[in-house]
Amino acid sequence: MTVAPAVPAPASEPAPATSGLCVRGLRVVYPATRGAAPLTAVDAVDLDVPRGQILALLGASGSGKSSLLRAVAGLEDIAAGTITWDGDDVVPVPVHRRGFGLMFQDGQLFPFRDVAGNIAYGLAGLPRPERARRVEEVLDVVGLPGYGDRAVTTLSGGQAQRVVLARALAPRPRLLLLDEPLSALDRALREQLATDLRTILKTQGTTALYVTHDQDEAMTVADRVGVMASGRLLRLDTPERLWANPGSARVARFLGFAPLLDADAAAHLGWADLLAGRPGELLALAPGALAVAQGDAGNADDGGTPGGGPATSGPAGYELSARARVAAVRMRGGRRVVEVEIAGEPAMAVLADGDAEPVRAGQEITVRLDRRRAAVVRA
Ligand SMILES: Nc1ncnc2c1ncn2[C@@H]1O[C@H](COP(=O)(O)OP(=O)(O)OP(=O)(O)O)[C@@H](O)[C@H]1O
Repeated sequence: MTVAPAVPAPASEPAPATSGLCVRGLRVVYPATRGAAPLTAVDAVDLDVPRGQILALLGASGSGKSSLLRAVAGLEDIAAGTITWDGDDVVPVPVHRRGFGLMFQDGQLFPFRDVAGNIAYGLAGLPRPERARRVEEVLDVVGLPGYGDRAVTTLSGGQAQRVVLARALAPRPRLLLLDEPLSALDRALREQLATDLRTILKTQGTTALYVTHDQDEAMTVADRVGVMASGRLLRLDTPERLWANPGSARVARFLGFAPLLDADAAAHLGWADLLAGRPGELLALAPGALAVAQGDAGNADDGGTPGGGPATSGPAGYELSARARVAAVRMRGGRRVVEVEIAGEPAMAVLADGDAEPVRAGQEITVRLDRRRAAVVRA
């Protein structure tokens, strides 16, 4: 088992896609207002969403995700770049002729129409019987069979967003654009709906661009995730590859890797070989990379030599050990998590199952590292 070196992480697409959505060199600039300079919200972004794929754009508030999505929809003018579908330029095509569906955080159903009336809204061109059949069909797809006659004001938040999804899917858009579609819902509902959304989009073969600031949601829903900051696409890859190789310190920090250790800190812990002296690189520890060594809990200063074979053993996969000081002990998801200080940096270490005696703040303990959850990233 080795830690992969920080390979140049793909932040953009290599060759233009031949099918589906292809965005190249996209820039969105908001004009100067009241003395403020013009603002570049999207800067030189390349991305593809091949047919049938779901791509999520993930980033902090203000990183430019919505501006990018709105530019693809045709709701924002672009300052530079190209947007094509199956190779055809869509930039001159008006919003309603692009064949793209939209779903927003607050779907804004028409309160004076029932569920069926809301869904049928986008199907005006179809004959009445066909429209009714399609409404039934998409209600089935979103898990609300027979809800057509319900007044939308009687729906729960989760049901309402399912109706919004049904309405967006009904005209069979060639691309579905979703902007924070679940963020108005509470956490449990969001998790359930994220899983359902993926199943629905995949079984329908829907091509989708999905904007969210929630990394769990992005990784649950999407085939590939693009991480944005300051208008730029920093990294674009499958969830698995993003976790294995965040590429840069910025992406690693955004994903929750901590700490990021430089060569001196890694050497101090006896983990110098993991960085192999590569200049300008850091060792980034993913959540769950550290575990409290078994037998060490409640038993201070009794084992562990930096980098070597300690007196205690860790759970399978956790091979390398180091000494750490306990800062605090917390409960998370029904398990005890230990906040430690390692090489002067804060980090979290999980307690192995069966460690009955909790450690205490201030204690010196041995932590073990699962090197599969450590990545080398550019500083
Ligand atoms: N209509 C506008 N006019 C001027 N500036 C804007 C406009 N819309 C967005 N911006 C600015 O552009 C930048 C990117 O905003 P955008 O909404 O695209 O980010 P975001 O990542 O989607 O954020 P959020 O998650 O908060 O919606 C921000 O600095 C924002 O203030």
